[in-house]
Amino acid sequence: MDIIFYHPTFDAAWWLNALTTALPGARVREWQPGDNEHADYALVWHPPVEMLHGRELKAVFALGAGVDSILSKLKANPEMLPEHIPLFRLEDTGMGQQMQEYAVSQVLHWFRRFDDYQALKQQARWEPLPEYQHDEFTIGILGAGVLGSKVAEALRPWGFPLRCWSRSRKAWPGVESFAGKEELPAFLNNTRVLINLLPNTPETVGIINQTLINQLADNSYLLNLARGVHLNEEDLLSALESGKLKGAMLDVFSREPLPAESPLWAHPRVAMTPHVAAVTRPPEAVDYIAHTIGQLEAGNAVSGQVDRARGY
Ligand SMILES: NC(=O)C1=CN([C@@H]2O[C@H](COP(=O)(O)OP(=O)(O)OC[C@H]3O[C@@H](n4cnc5c(N)ncnc54)[C@H](OP(=O)(O)O)[C@@H]3O)[C@@H](O)[C@H]2O)C=CC1
Ligand SMILES: O=C(O)C(=O)CO
Repeated sequence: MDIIFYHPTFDAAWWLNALTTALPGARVREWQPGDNEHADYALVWHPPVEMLHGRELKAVFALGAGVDSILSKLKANPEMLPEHIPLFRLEDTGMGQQMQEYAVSQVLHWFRRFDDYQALKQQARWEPLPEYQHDEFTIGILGAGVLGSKVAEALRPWGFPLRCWSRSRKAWPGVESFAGKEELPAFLNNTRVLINLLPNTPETVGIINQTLINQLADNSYLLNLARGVHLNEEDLLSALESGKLKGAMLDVFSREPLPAESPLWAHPRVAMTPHVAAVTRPPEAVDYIAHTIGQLEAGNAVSGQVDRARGY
């Protein structure tokens, strides 16, 4: 079996070695421009079109959870990956725990008013504030997939009312499920903390805009862990200005790296991280890919295949 690997920043030597160990007998090579030799599987992140173009692969694995960048490249170059070649993505492989850590720590930060206390500290003010109550801190998770479900699971023990929004209905203990566009207003009504874990698709681009934010509870909070294009950054700034939103924590941005002139950098009620909410954990990713290839070779059904028509 021949496997080609391409990632713009990962340590290819480590991956080649780990994959060879996990798949004894496989010949794994780093793809280089001009390499048109046979391959059965391709492992990629932001691949050049010429790497995949014209190959009769058994499958392609995206080395991340989101496949928006590869799907948008495919839209412009459909011949890069014909429909009959399945595209897989990483399901969890350690990202679920990272999202749990991020979401729980930020929700508790807001709930315990550490943002307010930090502002008071800057004015050298010693001032105990009224406590927030759990029942006024409804948490709404946009996107109830692999990562949204992990985040809901980690928040459950803390006693906040929890709800999620997805295309299909979920039956999770302790989480109210809202499904489809028609139930979005009910999901937003009274949501105090909005956590975004949607994929980037034509239906979800720009979804967090003024209309959506206006339906949240007053003094609400936004945690964007998914993609920058989901959020209209101008509308976010207006909502912070009007007081509708009390704070935002952003991991992803419409342009990355965030340009130096962005007003988000200096905004006192915007916290941010540079797209690190959940990164690919190589050992877990190799285990998942090796297991999936083994199942495919044996003709068994596997999960993680991207539905290209759906866009995720
Ligand atoms: N910031 C970071 O570091 C990282 C960000 N991400 C981002 O997180 C995203 C989510 O990942 P993951 O949980 O694995 O993805 P999944 O595909 O498992 O879950 C996507 C969820 O979104 C729902 N959804 C999709 N489209 C719509 C729609 N139009 N209306 C309502 N719900 C919709 C799906 O509904 P249904 O269940 O009905 O299908 C599903 O519940 C990734 O696409 C990626 O962009 C991922 C990793 C790291
Ligand atoms: O896996 C993804 O989709 C990511 O955004 C990784 O940071």
